[in-house]
Amino acid sequence: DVVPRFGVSYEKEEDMENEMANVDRWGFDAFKIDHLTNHKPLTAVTFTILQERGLLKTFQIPQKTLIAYVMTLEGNYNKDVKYHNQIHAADVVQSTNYLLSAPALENVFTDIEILAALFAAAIHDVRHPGLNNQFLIASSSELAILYNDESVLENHSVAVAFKLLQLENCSLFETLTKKQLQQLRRLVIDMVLATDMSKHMSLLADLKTMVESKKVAGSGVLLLDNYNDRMMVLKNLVHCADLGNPTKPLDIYRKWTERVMEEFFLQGDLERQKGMEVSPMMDRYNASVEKSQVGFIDFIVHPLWETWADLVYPDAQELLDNLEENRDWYSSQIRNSPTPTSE
Ligand SMILES: COc1ccc(-c2ccn(C[C@@H](O)CN3CCOCC3)n2)cc1OC1CCCC1
Repeated sequence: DVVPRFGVSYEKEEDMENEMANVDRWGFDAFKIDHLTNHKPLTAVTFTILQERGLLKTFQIPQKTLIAYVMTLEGNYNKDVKYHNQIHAADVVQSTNYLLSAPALENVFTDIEILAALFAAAIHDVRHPGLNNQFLIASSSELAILYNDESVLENHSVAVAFKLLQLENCSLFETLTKKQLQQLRRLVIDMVLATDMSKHMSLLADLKTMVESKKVAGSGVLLLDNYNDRMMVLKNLVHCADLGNPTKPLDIYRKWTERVMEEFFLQGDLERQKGMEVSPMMDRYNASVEKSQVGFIDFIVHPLWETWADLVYPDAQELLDNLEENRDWYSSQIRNSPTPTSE
């Protein structure tokens, strides 16, 4: 039976084709696809990218099994959560795919590693409650008890995603060999757990070490000759995609900022209600959205992306330029303190 071109049904054929034509570009607008597909951007993006990469053929995955699985996965993202929802997941899949396509990484990763990275991106925030690990731990939530306060949400997302594979007609990986599935599962667990911000500094330190000792083949392609190096680059790649908002075109970045602040403020409201200490940047009565973004970029996003850009030089230059321009824009928006200009 024939499946729809992008895996999901949509009204406006032309608009959908125009927007999905950008699926391989950094300016891709996941918000538009969310609107055009009636909140199924993750299915549309994942189906289109796996199809385009020929991964369904390579692993003999039936189209309808992929659609059934990703639709179910997407249904397990919480549409009422403003940031950590199906649109963010679609954005991270699309960004992961773009980063995997860097010329410096051409023919570096195997099909199973690519499939694992895209799958990890698709599942990485599933069932996110719109509350962070610190809150779940501080409130002794069921999840924190279950995962002993260790990467609580990250562990939960992986467990939920692999549980969904057991559902009727959702056995996405049944055509993989036992060995392939073991390898994929190991890769996916490691990549999703590495999206935990508490691992950020050590992950970045490893990436910096790699860049300093970077081995490049004559063709300019990265030489990753052992499993640990390949794993470390893949973890950083998905982590970069997850923290990619500030490197996007400003209008798209600003929409993500709006959503993450809405989600953070709701957590702050809950903390205030419960008599807990209100987390930094989550107090709607004491927040500077612009200052927070400048700090986020200066301390987290820019150090990471600058290192990534070194690794794949010059493939991420435009993204790094966007980031620096966006940082200056937010800095200029900080009330009562103009940016000291270098000129
Ligand atoms: C556009 O702005 C942001 C965009 C993204 C983020 C952000 C924070 C953590 N992450 C990554 C986790 O969500 C990783 N998840 C956790 C749950 O488990 C799975 C993996 N992302 C924060 C942003 O702004 C904050 C508000 C002011 C400064 C910081």
